[in-house]
Amino acid sequence: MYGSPLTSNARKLLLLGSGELGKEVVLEAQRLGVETIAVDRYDNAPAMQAAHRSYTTDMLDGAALRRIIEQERPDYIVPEIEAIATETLLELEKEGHRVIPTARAAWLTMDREGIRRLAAETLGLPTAPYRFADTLDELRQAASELGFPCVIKPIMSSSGKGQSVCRSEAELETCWNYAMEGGRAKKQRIIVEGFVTFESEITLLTVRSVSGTSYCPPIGHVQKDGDYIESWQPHEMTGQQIAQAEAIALQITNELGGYGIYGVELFITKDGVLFSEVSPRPHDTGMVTMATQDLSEFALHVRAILGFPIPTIRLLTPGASHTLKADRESNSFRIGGIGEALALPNTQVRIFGKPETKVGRRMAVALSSASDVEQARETARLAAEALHIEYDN
Ligand SMILES: Nc1ncnc2c1ncn2[C@@H]1O[C@H](COP(=O)(O)OP(=O)(O)OP(=O)(O)O)[C@@H](O)[C@H]1O
Ligand SMILES: NCC(=O)N[C@@H]1O[C@H](COP(=O)([O-])[O-])[C@@H](O)[C@H]1O
Ligand SMILES: [Mg+2]
Repeated sequence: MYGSPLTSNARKLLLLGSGELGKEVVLEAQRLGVETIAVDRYDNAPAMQAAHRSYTTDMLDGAALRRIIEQERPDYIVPEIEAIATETLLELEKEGHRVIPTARAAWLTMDREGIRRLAAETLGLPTAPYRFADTLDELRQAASELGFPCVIKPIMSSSGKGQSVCRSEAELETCWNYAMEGGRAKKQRIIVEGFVTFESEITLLTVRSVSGTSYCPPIGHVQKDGDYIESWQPHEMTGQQIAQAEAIALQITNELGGYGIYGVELFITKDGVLFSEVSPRPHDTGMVTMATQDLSEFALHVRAILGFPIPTIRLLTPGASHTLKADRESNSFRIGGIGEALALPNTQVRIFGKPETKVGRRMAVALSSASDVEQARETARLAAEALHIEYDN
C-alpha cells in the first residue's frame, strides 16, 4: 500500500546509473505508481529524462552518494551500473536502507575479482581458468601460465571497455595499455582469462521475488569487442544444458540473495556450461524481452523489488534485438531511418536519447518478433541497419 508519486505517502525508487536499462526500469516503476529519482555521472542521461527528478554526481564518490540518499530517503536504492561507491551502499544498508538486490551483491559484482572468486573459489562453479595481475610483469607471468589466446579485462569495466583478446606475447604490452585506458576506476588491476571456445553464450535471466526463483527462457547473444551486438530468445539448448545453466544460476543468485532480476552469463561448451559473470540488475542482452515476454526483464525487476508476486513468466513469441552504435564522438547529431525500421513487420525501436555519441556507444536498439528466432534475428538486423546517425560535428 502506498500513495501517489510526489506526495508524502509515495513509494520512492532511486536509481544509481541512468542509462537505457534504467530508463525502462523507471518507466515500469511509474506504471505501478512509484516515484522515481535518477542519478548518473552526466546530465540528461536516458533514465533522467523519464524520472521525476535527477542528480548528476560522481557515483564513485561515497560522500556525494550519501548526501543524495540522505536527502531523498528512498525506499529502494537500485544500482544500474557496476561502478558506484559500493562500500557506502554497505554502510547505508547497515543503517536501514534497502539496496537492490543487496549491498553485498552490488559490492561483489562491482569488480570482476569479487564475483569470480566467490563463484569459482567459494561456490566451486566451473569457469574459464583465470589469474589477476597488477603490473605488466604479472600479466606476462599469468599469460605464460594460461597460454594464448587469453582474454584481458580491467577488473572494473563493462560493455567490453578495455577488454582485448591477446594472441601472443608480443601483444601483451598493447593489451595492458588498452586495459589501463579502458577501466572505469583508478584501480590498475586486470583479470586474465583462458580463451573459451564456446558453442554459444547465453544470459539466463533469473528473478528472485516473493514467489521464489524463476527463470526466463535462455537468451542467446553475439558479442563483438566484448559488447553485445544482437540477442535472441529462446536460445535452443538441450534439457541437460538448461538444467546445468539453471543449477549454476540458482547457486549464484541464492548466494547473492535479495529481490530483483539477475543476468547470469554462461558459456555453453561441448564439455558443459561455464559461469562467466552475473549482473544483479537487468541485462543489456535482455532488452529482447520487451518484444518476447508478457513481463519484460524491467517489469520483472520492479515487481520483485516492490515485493509483488511473479506467478508465471510467459514467452509470447520468439524475438531478437540488434543494437545501433555510434562510430564517432559528437554532441550534435540526429538518428534517422526510424520510419524504415518500423516499416518492417513486428518491429519496435528504442531510441535511448543519450546526449552525446562516442565511438562504439550504444544509442538505440531494434526489437523484432517472428514465428522463429532466425526470422526475428534477420528482421532485427535489417531494422538496426536501417537506423543511422547523421553527425553535425
Ligand atoms: N574467457 C573468455 N573466452 C572467450 N570469450 C570471452 C571470455 N571472456 C569474455 N569473452 C567474450 O567477451 C564478452 C564480454 O565479456 P564480459 O562479459 O566478461 O565483459 P563485460 O565488459 O562485463 O561485458 P558486459 O558488461 O556487456 O556484460 C563475453 O560475452 C564473451 O563474448
Ligand atoms: N553492459 C552493461 C550495460 O549495457 N549497461 C547499460 O549501459 C549504460 C551505460 O551506457 P554508456 O556507457 O553509453 O553511458 C548503463 O547505464 C546501462 O543502462
Ligand atoms: Mg558480460
